[in-house]
Amino acid sequence: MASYFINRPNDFVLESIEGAVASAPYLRRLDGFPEVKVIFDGEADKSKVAVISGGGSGHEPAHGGYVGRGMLTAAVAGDVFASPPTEAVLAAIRTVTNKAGVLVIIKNYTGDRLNFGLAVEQAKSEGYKAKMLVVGDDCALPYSHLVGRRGIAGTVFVHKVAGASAAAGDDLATVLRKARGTAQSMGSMGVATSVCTAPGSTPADPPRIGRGEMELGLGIHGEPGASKGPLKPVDEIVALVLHRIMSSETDYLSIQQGAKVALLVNSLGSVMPAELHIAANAAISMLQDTFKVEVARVYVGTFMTSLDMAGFSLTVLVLDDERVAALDADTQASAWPRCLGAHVPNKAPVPMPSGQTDEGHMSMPEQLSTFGARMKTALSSICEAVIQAAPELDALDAKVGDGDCGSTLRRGAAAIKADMTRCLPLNDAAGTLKGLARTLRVMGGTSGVLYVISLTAAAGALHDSSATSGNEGPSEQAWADAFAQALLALQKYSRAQKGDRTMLDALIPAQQAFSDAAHSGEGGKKALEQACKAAEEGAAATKAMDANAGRSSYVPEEVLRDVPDPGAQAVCVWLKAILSTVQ
Ligand SMILES: Nc1ncnc2c1ncn2[C@@H]1O[C@H](COP(=O)(O)OP(=O)(O)OP(=O)(O)O)[C@@H](O)[C@H]1O
Repeated sequence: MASYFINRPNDFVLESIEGAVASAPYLRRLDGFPEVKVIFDGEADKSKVAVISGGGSGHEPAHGGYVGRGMLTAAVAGDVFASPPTEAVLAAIRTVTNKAGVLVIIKNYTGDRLNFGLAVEQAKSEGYKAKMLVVGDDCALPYSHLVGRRGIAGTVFVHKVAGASAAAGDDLATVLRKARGTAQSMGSMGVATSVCTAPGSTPADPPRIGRGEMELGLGIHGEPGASKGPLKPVDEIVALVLHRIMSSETDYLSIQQGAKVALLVNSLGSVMPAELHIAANAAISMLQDTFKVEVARVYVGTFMTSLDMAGFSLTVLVLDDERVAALDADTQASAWPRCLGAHVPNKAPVPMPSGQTDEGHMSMPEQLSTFGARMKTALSSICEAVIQAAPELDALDAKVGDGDCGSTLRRGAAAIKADMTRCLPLNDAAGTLKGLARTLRVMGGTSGVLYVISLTAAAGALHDSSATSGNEGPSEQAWADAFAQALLALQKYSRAQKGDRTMLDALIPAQQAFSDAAHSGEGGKKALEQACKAAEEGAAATKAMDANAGRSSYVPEEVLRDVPDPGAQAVCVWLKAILSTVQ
């Protein structure tokens, strides 16, 4: 069965309507469950034309989310993907229709055409002034004169324009004219990587859309799409969809270069906001650069879904001044975005540091000293080792944290590789550490900032010691002192101690071993060997530790058991990489 947060499949629609109505003070529902499922605006202005929409459930926030001043006066819900019965539609019409009349907007599906159509005819015979508008905006399928185009997400634009017109006091004929003009000036198409599953049903096995596949041109009821193929990058998908919508051959959308359009990027259920924004970005560029139209309004979000379908649809609406005003008009409806959707130049320069800072200019030396060459070799070795170890570190972090420790470090390594040939003053030890701290600011994450803090402190310590930029570089003792200062800063800011299951459990014993060997005159290589050994023992010991810091502290003890801390493991990686370069 589909894994949904529900009680019983049969109560899916009713309980969700109850919750929706409870979330806005002006919303009411007709007391007719289970046959009559109608949400209406209990505070609607009775002098205005009423606007009603509806259809099967499973498309939330459509249609109840659009009820409110400035959009729909009522929404009639059927069961999941099933048209509501005529009686329910009629009940809605009788509830909200006054002298000014009612416009009933539906999407083009047989069941809706019949049930809503019959209700409108019945209402007329009861003396109501009623009109019906059928919306068909889907550009995926060739036009059929018998059934017409399917209605999908663009219908929300029609709700908005009709609702704004009614709220402005237009008569029924005018509301219908504006709504019909909108319906005839838009095209939509969807794409998905999964099919939706009705509550209480079992997903098909194998699924209709397999891993790495996509379907183009789906409806909003899980019906198969117009074509299926391998999943492509979103730029290519958007290009396919827009070419279909804007095609001059099919003439779905009558549009000229230079026209103003609104773009709607709609989640079909379970697509992340970030994915929708990537699609929006691609669609805006393509509409402007390829189709030479002005994207004047952009709406990105969840407007009309198909239960949990992992897909999105694009709608392009040709704008005129009347439509822009209607889209911009105020509405109470909870599912219409609060921001205007206006698309304007939107980049601002990153502010530069003001006044006195220590952000001095750094540059590569023209010629490397002995020390500079060793520094370059060591840094290259660290970068390669970290990049190679990143997947393994991510895998460890996935068990005990959020799975990005290796990726975070790899980002740092890539930045160092770039700066090594650009601006690191490699002959100067303190300058290089300071430069590395600056470079690693791009890393982000907890470990990123901790390395920046440590390197800054170490650079300060080396700067204070002599011979930071001599041909041979600092002595082992000076490095040992810098290492100690780095750890003090790290502990001060991270608040972690030895035994808390962090990178410190590798760093503290490593620093101790390095310092002991360096101060007893055993030489740099020996000191590094001792440091590596101590770090590895320290990292291994974290397998048995409870976590008191970082994300692991929220993970149950039994999950942590036998998994080393990824940050501590990473310390071993870069320490060994340095050792491998020391003669
Ligand atoms: N308070 C802390 N003190 C010292 N080290 C820490 C602390 N918190 C986390 N760490 C180290 O950081 C490592 C994880 O690094 P990572 O950059 O992935 O951090 P994160 O907590 O997942 O943060 P983000 O999600 O922001 O990246 C841990 O394995 C641990 O060694």
